Amino acid sequence: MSELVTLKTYLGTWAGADAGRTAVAQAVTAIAEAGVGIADLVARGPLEEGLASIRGVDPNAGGDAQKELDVVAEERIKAALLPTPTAFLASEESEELIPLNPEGRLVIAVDPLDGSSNIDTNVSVGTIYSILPYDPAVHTDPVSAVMRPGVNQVASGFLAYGPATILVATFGEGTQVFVHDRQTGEFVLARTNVEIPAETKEYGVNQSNVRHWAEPMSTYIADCLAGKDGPRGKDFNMRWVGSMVADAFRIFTRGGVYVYPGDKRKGYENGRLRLIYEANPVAFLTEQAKGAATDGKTRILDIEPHHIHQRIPLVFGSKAEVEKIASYY
Ligand SMILES: O=P(O)(O)OC[C@H]1O[C@](O)(COP(=O)(O)O)[C@@H](O)[C@@H]1O
Ligand SMILES: [Mg+2]
Ligand SMILES: [Mg+2]
Repeated sequence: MSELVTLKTYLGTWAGADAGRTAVAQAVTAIAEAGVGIADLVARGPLEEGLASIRGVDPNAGGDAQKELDVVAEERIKAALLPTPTAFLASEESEELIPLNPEGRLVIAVDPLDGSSNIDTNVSVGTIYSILPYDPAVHTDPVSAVMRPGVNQVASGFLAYGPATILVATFGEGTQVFVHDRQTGEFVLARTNVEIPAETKEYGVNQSNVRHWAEPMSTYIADCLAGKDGPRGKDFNMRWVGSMVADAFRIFTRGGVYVYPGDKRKGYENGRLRLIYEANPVAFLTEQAKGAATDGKTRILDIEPHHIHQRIPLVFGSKAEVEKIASYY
């Protein structure tokens, strides 16, 4: 059995004596620890009554109804980040940036609870984070530290609260998979420098929206459905969990594509996923794993944001398949 590498060891080696990297390591350690607490809550299922209940009447910044666990998860992450060098937190569940540490040199964007429609169905949910540098001299308006193309991220990752509590993380040197060991309480490195297979025969999409899609997407999906006798010359499988972190982890494990296109429904013109704290972090992880991530045709990490909660059509996963989808546009 090779020497087990814990998240602590991995981060210590990566950060070394570099102050900026040490700040990132502290923030990721804090998020991972908060994630273990959220996983414990989720594991109590109905015993923790009300987690799936709609909290209050105001939808969140993205216009989605807020679930109790959305808000509890944000509170846990905020509390965990307070002692770290994080200046501001942008969260799906808060309209404005949340100020944390005035001396901080990082800004973090977070989807505290991803997969909210699955909270009471015992299906994996998760947390997604994106970390960018913050320099008060440059970012006189702190929002500008977050409102930058995703290529500016220094780290990103997601936790998936499933049968295992998984952390998929990149620090710009490949994408790593850690698993939380309930016996020791440590996150242990389980897969190093993950590579998403370039080709796939599996796609993920919410097919009930097919009548709302623009022609390129409906033609692409129709061609997949046509199977080996159709234009693709191969049969496809379909998987759609309803929690992006769960679909993403499957893709990091065996390849595939995740597709959430813009559609004709009001509010869904730019799809459902948010650029800053869902698409950007997953796009960074995907590219670090030799995959690709676009809005259908444009690289996600190059997209200039115009609003913290803006939605973006999202296609990510196996590189050749993402490129194939772009050829339909
Ligand atoms: O319910 P739909 O329309 O299929 O959308 C499912 C997608 O919406 C999301 O739940 C959006 O994320 P939130 O749950 O954080 O709002 C993704 O995790 C998931 O892939
Ligand atoms: Mg989400
Ligand atoms: Mg969410």
